[in-house]
Amino acid sequence: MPLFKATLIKYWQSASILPVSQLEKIFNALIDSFIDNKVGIAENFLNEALAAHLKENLTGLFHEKMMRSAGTGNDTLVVHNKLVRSDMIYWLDRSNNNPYENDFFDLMDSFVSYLNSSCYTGITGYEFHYSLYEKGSFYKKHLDQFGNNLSRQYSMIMYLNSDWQEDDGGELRIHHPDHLQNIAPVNGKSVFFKSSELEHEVMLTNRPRMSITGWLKIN
Ligand SMILES: O=C(O)CCC(=O)C(=O)O
Ligand SMILES: [Fe+2]
Repeated sequence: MPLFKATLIKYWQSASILPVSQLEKIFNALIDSFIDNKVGIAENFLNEALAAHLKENLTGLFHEKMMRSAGTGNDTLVVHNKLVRSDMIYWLDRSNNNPYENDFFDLMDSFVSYLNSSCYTGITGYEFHYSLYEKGSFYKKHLDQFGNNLSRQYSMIMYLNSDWQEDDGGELRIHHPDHLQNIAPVNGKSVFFKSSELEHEVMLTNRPRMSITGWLKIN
């Protein structure tokens, strides 16, 4: 059995959520829209149950004061600059032994296997953090790949916000060479783009805005 099928089935069994063909459909939606538009979008990449549990994790971390204000730059040069970004983050890790976080990682393992086998992307790792943008927060225009660290290949964001309204703001704004694209941070939606290519920003949000943000990497 090809590796990606095996991991797809593992996710299906562990999360008891979607049959393999459904999962492939969602992965294909993300990859096909990425190929067509440079920005992949898949609605319901996270199913409602998983999104709700991850959101519960995030709000729990916030109330336990575990979330830290995010920096800009890489590990050796972290500049905490509230004028650039004002979100708070917490890194996901299998060693946290959280069942829903592990379901999320199983899903990402399936996606990476599928991406590597269908697009020869050669991804060897990833990193993801929870993000909370409190009311009034934003992240100014930036690129996700740092000058001295080329390991981040693809940026990927999953949103955890039910009932997002236009007035809530907080869109992800992608700066294409010839136009702007605004994407609402709607529950379960995933966005996927090349980290070195597309500048983007998070517009000021009028209500708490939650997500999981990460990068698929090569070493
Ligand atoms: O949350 C988003 O929509 C984008 C976040 C982002 O650009 C980042 O964390 O680098
Ligand atoms: Fe970014």
